[in-house]
Amino acid sequence: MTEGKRLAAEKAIEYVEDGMIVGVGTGSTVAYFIDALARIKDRIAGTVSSSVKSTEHLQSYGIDVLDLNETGPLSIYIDGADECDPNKFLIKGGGAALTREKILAEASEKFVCIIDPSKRVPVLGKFPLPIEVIPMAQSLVARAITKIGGDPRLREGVVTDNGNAILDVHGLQITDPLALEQSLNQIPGIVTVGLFARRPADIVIEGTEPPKVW
Ligand SMILES: O=C(CO)[C@H](O)[C@H](O)COP(=O)(O)O
Repeated sequence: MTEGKRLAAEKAIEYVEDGMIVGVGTGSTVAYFIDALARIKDRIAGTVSSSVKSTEHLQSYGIDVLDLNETGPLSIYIDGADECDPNKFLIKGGGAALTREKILAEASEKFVCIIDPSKRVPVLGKFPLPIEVIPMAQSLVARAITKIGGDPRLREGVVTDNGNAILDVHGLQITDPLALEQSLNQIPGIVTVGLFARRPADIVIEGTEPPKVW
């Protein structure tokens, strides 16, 4: 699994062109990407980061981390996923960085998703769906999710970079990711749903030997 993450991350470097500002996701697969990016740091114009953790990792290599409000749209965003289906729809948020990750995916022309082969699934939902919620709405949101058949569990001891809580929703068979993302987005108190269907990945790199790109 670890080797799969590294292989996917190394391949993603081929998509980074000279002078680009690179959107950078969060997680252990992205950590390999940051290590690889450090080797070509003088060729890029900087990065925009999706989390405090990735920012610290980037800065440890002396890579510039810029403000999205200053950069405008990004050419490329590189991030991992917890699950990826054949439509390149994703579940993300295992690292609790889903809100900023969704913002960067939306801001980017090309979203390259890097996964080890275990993340590829026919139907999303085996991995519990992360949802970032405003703390005072935790119970309200949990009740709404129970009504649609989900089993929401608070991720204990986790506060997101935005000061919010995470509910991990078990037991959903996500046959229509787009519809579920849209309907969950209507519930007051939900900040971000970890379903990336409205804005899926454009390219998936699966860390096989050699890497599969689809
Ligand atoms: O969405 C994420 C963080 O919020 C990550 O991309 C996802 O959890 C995959 O992580 P890893 O690369 O460690 O398996």
